[in-house]
Amino acid sequence: SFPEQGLCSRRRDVRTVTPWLAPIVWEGTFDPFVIDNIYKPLNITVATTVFAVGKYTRFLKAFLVTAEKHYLVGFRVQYYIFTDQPHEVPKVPLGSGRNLTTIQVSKLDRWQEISLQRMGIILKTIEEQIHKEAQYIYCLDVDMLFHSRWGAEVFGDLVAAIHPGYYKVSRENFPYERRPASQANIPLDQGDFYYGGAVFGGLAENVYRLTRTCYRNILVDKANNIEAVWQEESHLNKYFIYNKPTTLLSPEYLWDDEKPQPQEIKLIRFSTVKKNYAEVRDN
Ligand SMILES: CC(=O)N[C@H]1[C@@H](OP(=O)(O)OP(=O)(O)OC[C@H]2O[C@@H](n3ccc(=O)[nH]c3=O)[C@H](O)[C@@H]2O)O[C@H](CO)[C@H](O)[C@@H]1O
Ligand SMILES: [Mn+2]
Repeated sequence: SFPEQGLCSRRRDVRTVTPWLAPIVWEGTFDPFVIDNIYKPLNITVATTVFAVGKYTRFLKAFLVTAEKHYLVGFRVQYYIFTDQPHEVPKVPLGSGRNLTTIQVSKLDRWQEISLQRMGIILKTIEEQIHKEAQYIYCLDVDMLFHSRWGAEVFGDLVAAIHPGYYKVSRENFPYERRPASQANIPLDQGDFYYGGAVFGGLAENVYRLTRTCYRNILVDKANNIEAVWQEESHLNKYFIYNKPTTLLSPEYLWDDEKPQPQEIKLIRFSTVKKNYAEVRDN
């Protein structure tokens, strides 16, 4: 049965479409049953990359336990856990059609390097295996918990999440990389949104192109001895200026527990756990 169209609550308190007509997904803008009925029959497999290097292995258990409750429930999900300590990957019971692969990566000294190298490793893994087994891929931070539905409404060709700290901020105040010497630089009069590095995804072939471009630019920066102000997040934001995301996730999909919950955030779906940076990072 189709829901009462006229009664569907439309959000007037937030922007729900971009200037290039991509939806911005907020609670109240979609019907979960309608969306599920579109995607469930398609037999989609979703690759999900998660890095847990050094002390960040401690976040894996709660991440996976809550993902099994809320993350693309009812879909085939293939988790890829990248870690320097495979024995620290917890054995969390997974729903049917859901699997986990652990891939060993080396430990880098600086957290900035760990964060940056994700682009190169995701690129290689899409090339070597993900393209054969999954149509969609989502790349997520590990220091996060799912709190409510993170469902098929996130499917899109190229998907970005609006950073919870900047959705009410005007573009000249976005923390984009501004130094012309970096490949990630964005002039003051450009940019649409400030996207978070903790969530991006879409069709595997699109994320392949995204990681290839970002990784190349990261290598150019490295050769020029410059590191973008927010590492791969800066390069991601640059990419999305020229390759507009086709679906934007509202900050419901990338929240931060340090923030009070404002009126327009009807539910928090995925949120950064409070962490002691000095304790979990080596530098
Ligand atoms: C909400 C959001 O958009 N967060 C972004 C932000 O800060 P964050 O403070 O969220 O960065 P972070 O410390 O969570 O690091 C990003 C991710 O890298 C991995 N990791 C990092 C360090 C480490 O020692 N071991 C390890 O495994 C882990 O998966 C972690 O979730 O800026 C980072 C880059 O500067 C990334 O763009 C993050 O995605
Ligand atoms: Mn994080």
